[in-house]
Amino acid sequence: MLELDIITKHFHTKQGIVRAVNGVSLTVDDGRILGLVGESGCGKSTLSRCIMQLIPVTSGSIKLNGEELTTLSKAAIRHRRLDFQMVFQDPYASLNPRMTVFATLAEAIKQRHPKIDKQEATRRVIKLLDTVGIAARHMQKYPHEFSGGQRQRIAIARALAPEPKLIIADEPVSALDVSIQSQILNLLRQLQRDLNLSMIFISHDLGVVHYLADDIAVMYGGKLVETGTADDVFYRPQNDYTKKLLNAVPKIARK
Ligand SMILES: Nc1ncnc2c1ncn2[C@@H]1O[C@H](COP(=O)(O)OP(=O)(O)OP(=O)(O)O)[C@@H](O)[C@H]1O
Repeated sequence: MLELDIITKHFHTKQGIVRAVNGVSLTVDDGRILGLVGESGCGKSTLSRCIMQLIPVTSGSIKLNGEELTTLSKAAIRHRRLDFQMVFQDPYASLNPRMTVFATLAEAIKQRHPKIDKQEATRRVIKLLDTVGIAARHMQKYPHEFSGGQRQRIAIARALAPEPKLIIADEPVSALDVSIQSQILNLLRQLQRDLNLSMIFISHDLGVVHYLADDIAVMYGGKLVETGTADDVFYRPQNDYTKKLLNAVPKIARK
């Protein structure tokens, strides 16, 4: 379980202090998907970079299964980072264009199991590809030989390979065709059920977030303005900003 307690992240710039994240507290329980929603610049990426231990928090506490992460040594942080994996909007961000799918996934598996032999690595690569719906016969291909949706499936397999405790998916479907979007959302939902995965799903689109998430946190100006179950936030929003976001959701998605 991930617990954030009053996280702040301030950047000191020539123009003054930017309070990118300003007192955010939230919990992601095991096997649940938290949708983090808000418009560009509200602090979603900064918050996820803090959770990933890519940048230090200014203040606050981040605990994974009760262990405080903000005070770990650099060496410990490197190891802990395996517990958090990201899926990005553009799969090229996580896929090396010069590496085959097999090499990409085997390398990610080795991060967790450095001594694994080739036979066992191959077995695990085939299993990962099966999990995300890619045929094993494609494993010697390169990322450019796949469609956008297939690439995102491979990026999801790449994120699963080090056996993370939590996946942060940052706008993972917003660059895909609408027809492909629902396939990837259904895959994420299925993985969450089959693997009991915990996930933070970041999006500016409250409709997409409601489709996938168990709980929703709405962020505005570095703060959380509303949190609750997906249905409560979607059908019974309390905050004016959430209501404004909802007005941007096509009526058809709201039933
Ligand atoms: N390294 C940095 N130095 C200074 N300011 C920063 C830095 N990183 C982010 N910010 C500022 O912090 C605020 C939050 O940015 P952030 O990228 O977290 O928002 P976001 O909600 O993820 O936006 P987007 O959806 O466009 O990625 C913005 O005002 C941004 O300009």
